[in-house]
Amino acid sequence: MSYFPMFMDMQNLKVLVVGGGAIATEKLEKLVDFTKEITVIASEVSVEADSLIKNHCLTLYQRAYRKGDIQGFDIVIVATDTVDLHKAIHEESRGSRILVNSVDNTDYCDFIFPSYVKKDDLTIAFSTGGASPAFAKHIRRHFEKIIPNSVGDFLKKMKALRSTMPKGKERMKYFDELVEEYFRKNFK
Ligand SMILES: C[C@@]1(CC(=O)O)C2=NC(=C\c3[nH]c(c(CCC(=O)O)c3CC(=O)O)Cc3[nH]c(c(CC(=O)O)c3CCC(=O)O)/C=C3\N/C(=C\2)[C@@H](CCC(=O)O)[C@]3(C)CC(=O)O)/[C@H]1CCC(=O)O
Ligand SMILES: NC(=O)c1ccc[n+]([C@@H]2O[C@H](COP(=O)([O-])OP(=O)(O)OC[C@H]3O[C@@H](n4cnc5c(N)ncnc54)[C@H](O)[C@@H]3O)[C@@H](O)[C@H]2O)c1
Repeated sequence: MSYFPMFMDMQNLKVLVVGGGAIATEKLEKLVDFTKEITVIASEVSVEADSLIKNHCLTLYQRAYRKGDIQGFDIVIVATDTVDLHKAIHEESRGSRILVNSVDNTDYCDFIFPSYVKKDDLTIAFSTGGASPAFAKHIRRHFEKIIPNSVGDFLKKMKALRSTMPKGKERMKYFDELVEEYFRKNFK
């Protein structure tokens, strides 16, 4: 089965990132926009990972992963170069509600990271289900170029209208017309 695309409120979720190298840094760069409840356990921490950890006041344990470390976390991202650890942590998490992402092997993933464009309230996420992360990156770049900068202001306006106008068929029709007009003017 394929992955269900879901937008999740992560603010109160506790996230553990195992590993402090290049890929852990890429994952951390994204995660810090969605929750500050992030702990990193890594034998070695790169300069880039270390500055992210410091700048965002994340918790760091500089040591190797120990069995049991995943307890108390909601989400665990395994981003190490120790291949066996990905399988071991995934197995350890079974029977719990902890969701695991392994950057090394989709067999050990409950969820995978999408590539995404985020402009204010608009988020467009892309995934190939692991078939080609490079493709996900390039289609993200393509969309980044075609999304107008005005989209944030337009969505703000729509949000305000939604909170002031009474719900119903008339409102639905009006909103559809406004969005259609926005598309006519801003997309080719
Ligand atoms: C989208 C993105 C988001 C992010 O990382 O946040 C992301 N990978 C990105 C880039 C990227 N990753 C890789 C390359 C090299 C080219 C290539 O292999 O295609 C490039 C391109 C580059 O860096 O230029 C190598 C790679 N990736 C994975 C493996 C292991 C494996 O395949 O088993 C290997 C082999 C490692 C090796 O060979 O040693 C696995 C995963 N990578 C995923 C996400 C998940 C599936 C996403 C999907 O397809 O839907 C998944 C399954 C798990 C996960 O990471 O959650 C981010 C783009 C961000 C952006 O720029 O927008
Ligand atoms: N998902 C992706 O997008 C993607 C892209 C490229 C590579 N990868 C894969 O990601 C993995 C990591 O790559 P990298 O470039 O970040 O490697 P790296 O060498 O830069 O970093 C590895 C990190 O894991 C830590 N580590 C290793 N064993 C540990 C343990 N037992 N406990 C705690 N920390 C431990 C190291 O100290 C280091 O911080 C590779 O296996 C690679 O195949 C994934």
